[in-house]
Amino acid sequence: MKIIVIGAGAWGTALAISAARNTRNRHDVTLWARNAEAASTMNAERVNARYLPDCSFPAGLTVSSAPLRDLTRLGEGVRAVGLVIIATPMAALRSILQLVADLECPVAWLCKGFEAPVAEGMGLLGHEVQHAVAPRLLAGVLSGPSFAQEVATGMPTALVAASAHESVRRALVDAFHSADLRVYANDDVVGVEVGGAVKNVLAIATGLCDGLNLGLNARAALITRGLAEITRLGMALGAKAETFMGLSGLGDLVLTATGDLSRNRKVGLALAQGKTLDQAVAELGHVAEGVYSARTVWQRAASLGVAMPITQGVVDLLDGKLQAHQAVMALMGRGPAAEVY
Ligand SMILES: NC(=O)C1=CN([C@@H]2O[C@H](COP(=O)(O)OP(=O)(O)OC[C@H]3O[C@@H](n4cnc5c(N)ncnc54)[C@H](O)[C@@H]3O)[C@@H](O)[C@H]2O)C=CC1
Ligand SMILES: O=C(CO)COP(=O)(O)O
Repeated sequence: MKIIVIGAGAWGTALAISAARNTRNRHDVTLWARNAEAASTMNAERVNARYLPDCSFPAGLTVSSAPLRDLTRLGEGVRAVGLVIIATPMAALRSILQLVADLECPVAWLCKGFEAPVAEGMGLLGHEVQHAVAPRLLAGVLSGPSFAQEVATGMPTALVAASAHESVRRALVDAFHSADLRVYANDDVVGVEVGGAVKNVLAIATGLCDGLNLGLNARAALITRGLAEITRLGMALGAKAETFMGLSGLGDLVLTATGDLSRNRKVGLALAQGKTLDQAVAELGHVAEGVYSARTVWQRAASLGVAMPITQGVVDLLDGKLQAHQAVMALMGRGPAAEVY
């Protein structure tokens, strides 16, 4: 299959490497970088030195920086292109979807977040953005617990490919299912997207909790009640409850909340050390989607009458309305409640 991966950050590069290395199905992979100099350096050095310095490129992976408008031209040869992957941060999803809106091959994104609100509206999930700007696309999303570094080095990983279209789920499985990467199919796009977006906010909370040395009990409580928040919001948006017991729910929440490779968790740890949000984000050098999605998650929950007290605490902290210890007191100071989802 010919696969085009748009966005040469950590995750796009890792999946491009993984697909090009796949011995179950042979692929011809183009990794698209917007910076021409970076693309030519990567091609020459056969490594993405900025984002994945220890993972050399296999044969079958080429880096391109052809002008973005050429993507539509690639679309004319649609029979040759089997799958397009959008591997940018959520903030760029809309503009890339507009460019690929006429493609006939499956298009899937990897972004985990809500788009920042436009004007007076509320921020959207990826599939909502796609419905607005590229409604005819055969679209899907690839998600699940997966640190880029581990996938790039071939460590065992399981992902979920979600789409309403069977052909998109199959293309994603054909592209990425391999000896070290299992790809499960799921038709609950809403659930998979909510799980991937909200776990980032909760990983900021657990990073903060661990940075403040609040203990393992507190971390387990945050993860469990965080999963309840994800499930409540997801179901209010039309997801299936069982999706949240799966890879993009429980799986990704546990990974991101506890794994020190998580950028969102690192933001929480940095805030616990007394750093400002700007300092924490600047030190990362990568996107931490929870920082940009937290307010929208809370707004959407509020508009649906869904209680999300942990998310609310993270928002108040990011907005500078509460100090870390005040956010903890606000959570622990609430009255008794039944254990419901
Ligand atoms: N890194 C990881 O382990 C995983 C990341 N993700 C998600 O994947 C998305 C991307 O994350 P990373 O690759 O880790 O981010 P990153 O911060 O490592 O890289 C982002 C890349 O996107 C590029 N980019 C930004 N705007 C662009 C545009 N308009 N056109 C083309 N390229 C653009 C940047 O130049 C950069 O190369 C995020 O939504 C993240 O939550 C999902 C699973 C795992
Ligand atoms: O989505 C991820 C793991 O599944 C990566 O999480 P971070 O963006 O917090 O690093």
